[in-house]
Amino acid sequence: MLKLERVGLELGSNTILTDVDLTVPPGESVCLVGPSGCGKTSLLRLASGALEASAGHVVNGFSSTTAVFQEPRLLPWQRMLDNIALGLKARGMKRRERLHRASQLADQVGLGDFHDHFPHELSGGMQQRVALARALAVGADFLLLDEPFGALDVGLRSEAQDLVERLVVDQGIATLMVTHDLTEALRLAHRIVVISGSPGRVVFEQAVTTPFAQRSHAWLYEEAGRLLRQPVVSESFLFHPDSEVV
Ligand SMILES: Nc1ncnc2c1ncn2[C@@H]1O[C@H](COP(=O)(O)OP(=O)(O)OP(=O)(O)O)[C@@H](O)[C@H]1O
Repeated sequence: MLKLERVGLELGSNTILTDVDLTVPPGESVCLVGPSGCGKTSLLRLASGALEASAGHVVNGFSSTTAVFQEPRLLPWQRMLDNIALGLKARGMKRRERLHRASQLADQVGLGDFHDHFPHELSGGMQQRVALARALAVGADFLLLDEPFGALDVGLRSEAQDLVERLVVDQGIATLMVTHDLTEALRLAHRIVVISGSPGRVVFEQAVTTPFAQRSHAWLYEEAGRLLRQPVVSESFLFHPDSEVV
């Protein structure tokens, strides 16, 4: 479980976050939404341990936390399978064993036919799936996702969302994901948390109880509209030029 209690963050002379309470239990998918600059990425960095809280407590009790970013950050000179196996190499696993594990994961993310491709020979969506497989290779039970599909076009984005849904639903991997897209959050979250203000704080939180299989496009847009009728949510999105919903 990840637990943030009354967390504040100061960077230089800026107060970025204040009084943030947030919990991600095992197996739960939490989506963070909110306007640009409100501190969502900083919150992920607190969760990963890359930043230290200036106030309050951050306790990450997951056994293995890994992060996937908007750009897949693959090594361009390594083939697909070696990119997936990167973390296993760092852990000292023998080449044959790690390539075997990487090929299982490549199958799992639908890239079984692309073992020897270099990143530039893969589409953006495929590269993002390699990044997810690389995160899974190290046995992560907690994934931090920072707008992982922001750079993908609609079709690839939907494919990548399917994959995350499978990781959450079938494998019970807990996720904390930043997205600007309320419909994406509604599709993938057990709980949506809206961060807003300067310094950023949690202004709204809602469980999403509809089963994943029943979250149709019509449902997503209806729910997004319903959420946006809450003033605190619409205010958070009004200032965001990239929002696909407003
Ligand atoms: N190292 C730093 N020193 C000082 N201020 C910083 C530092 N890193 C980030 N900030 C500031 O912290 C604030 C929050 O940044 P952060 O990237 O966490 O926001 P965000 O909500 O993820 O934004 P976006 O949605 O645009 O990615 C911003 O105003 C940013 O300028």
